[in-house]
Amino acid sequence: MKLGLNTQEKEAVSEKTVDSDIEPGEDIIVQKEMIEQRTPEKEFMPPEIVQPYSTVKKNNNILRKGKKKSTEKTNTLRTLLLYWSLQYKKCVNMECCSVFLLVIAIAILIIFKRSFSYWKKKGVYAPTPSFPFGNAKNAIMQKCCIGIELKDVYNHFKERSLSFGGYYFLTTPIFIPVDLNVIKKILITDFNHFTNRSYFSQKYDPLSQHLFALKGAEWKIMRSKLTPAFTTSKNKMLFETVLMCVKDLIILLDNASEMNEKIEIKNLSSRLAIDVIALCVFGIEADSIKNPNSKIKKNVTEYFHPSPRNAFMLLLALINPKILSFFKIKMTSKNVSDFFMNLMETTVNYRETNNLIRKDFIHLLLQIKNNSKINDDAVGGFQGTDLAPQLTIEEMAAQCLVFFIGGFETVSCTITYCLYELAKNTAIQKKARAEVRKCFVENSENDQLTYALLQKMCYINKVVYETLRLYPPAATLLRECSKDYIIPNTNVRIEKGCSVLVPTLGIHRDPDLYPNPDEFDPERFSPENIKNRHACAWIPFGEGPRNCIAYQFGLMEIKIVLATLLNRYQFTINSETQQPLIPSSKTILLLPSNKVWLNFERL
Ligand code: HEM
Repeated sequence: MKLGLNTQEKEAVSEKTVDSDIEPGEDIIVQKEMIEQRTPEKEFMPPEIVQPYSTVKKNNNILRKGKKKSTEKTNTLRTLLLYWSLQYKKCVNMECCSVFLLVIAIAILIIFKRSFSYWKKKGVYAPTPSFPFGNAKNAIMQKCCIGIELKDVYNHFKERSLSFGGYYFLTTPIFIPVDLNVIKKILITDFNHFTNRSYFSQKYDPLSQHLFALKGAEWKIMRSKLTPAFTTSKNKMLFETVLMCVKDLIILLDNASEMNEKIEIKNLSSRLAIDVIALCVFGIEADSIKNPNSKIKKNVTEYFHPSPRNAFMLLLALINPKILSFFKIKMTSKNVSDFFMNLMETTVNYRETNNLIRKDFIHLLLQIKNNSKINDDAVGGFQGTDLAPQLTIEEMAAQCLVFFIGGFETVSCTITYCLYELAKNTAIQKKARAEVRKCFVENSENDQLTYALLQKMCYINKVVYETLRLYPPAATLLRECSKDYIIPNTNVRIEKGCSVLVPTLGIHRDPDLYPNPDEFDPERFSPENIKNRHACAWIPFGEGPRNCIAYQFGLMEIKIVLATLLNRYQFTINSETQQPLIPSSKTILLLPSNKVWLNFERL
């Protein structure tokens, strides 16, 4: 059916159309100019807006498809009336909308203004926040890693001779202690006020229910169940397992040295860390040193190298997890979650069916699950009593995931920075090698590294401690106030629920604690120097009852790699490494953003 064509057609058609019904599927053509000429409100939206049914624009005409049998009189006047009424309604709606948006904007401004006065009302100094990021613009916009950001805040407070100060992450107020005595109170002495971390943990996301995130009594129970898995004797048990992974590393480096090839150590050490954790936790050979694209590496990397959106989620999970819980957002993607759950189910079923005993964490978790006694010297069985299981499969999977979270990038980034600093400071490298070789000569019959031998390498210890001072992978510690707390000798009350961030990197680079703080000097960790420093002046593994549960295991792993490499190779910085190393602004941990190329020469 056509409307408004040429005059003759129009007359012919109008007679026919005025009283006729529109058949389903019949095309209606309305000439655009015709409506525009007759429309007084030309300045309004173009007439195509009149769309009672689906409308298709073709050349200069509007095609409308009749969808149902209509008795509507489709004359031009009605079309114009309809057009006018729609525009009017739209106008009114727009006005309403504008008022509504204005009210919302004013409400948001009031909320932000009130939130940003939180610290002032408490008499606590805070740097001036800006809308909408608070003080965390650089961290949220991923211009700077949160650890570096807080180091600047630490310096800012110290310049003002403050013991602590306030900070805003968006509208969330955060308490930042600077004085080491206040930090000691929070982490150790008054720990019962700061038992939790303000980290995301929700029942609807079972893999988020891990030791790092659990709160209150749930954390306490889980920590006491897992502690027996991290004793010195368990470390001894895992020593050989770590050594097995290092053997693959040696094969690769021997080849590179022979071929005069440079090695990107950041990538290589993360592959090593994955192999170690996979073997020590799940008892599976990830083989990512041999195969950089192994399945387990893919899943772990997916968890740790998220998109900018996911990196922001991780920041929220750390600092403002309530937002994630409110929108019921899961921290673990479905792929990663399915992968870990399947891995756990298959491993547990296989071991229980075949009564398989292995020297790894899953074995210890199976013992805990089945109420079997954890023997301190040997691995022991896991067929326990008839009591109810102490751990569900989901809980076991969550704990294994946190061993990956805790033990992957922390270890690999410490190895990277340590080898980089040794390559840069050749005298220190020489001294470290001399100690390793001396220990081998004096104590080992077959050039084999043993647990006892490792304990004798004191200088290596100092080198690792200094690396962790200069580059603490977790550059910030997290706590949440679990019951109101008054800072001693002040009137300042930290309220229940308030987040606390301890600026580890700021402390570690404080010239009052470490003169020439940017210099790599292992002698800072001589027994005398340690004795003269505050207990909280070195906290790369945290401090107090909620410190890193696996710090001895982490240290052992790093020292095994270091002693092995020092004994076998001399390493230098390849000219392709861009110096100085810049920490990545896209991650929560203090990871180098540059590639770190080293040359390894076989000795
Ligand atoms: C260089 C190596 C490592 C560093 C620097 C490191 C650092 C840390 C830090 C700073 C914390 C928080 C402590 C606090 O808030 O006071 C932590 C907690 C934790 N780490 Fe480590 N870590 C390392 C290796 C490992 C390894 C190898 C594992 C597991 C196999 C692990 C598992 C954990 C767990 C489960 C927690 C949570 C403890 C709890 O909340 O009770 N870490 N780690």
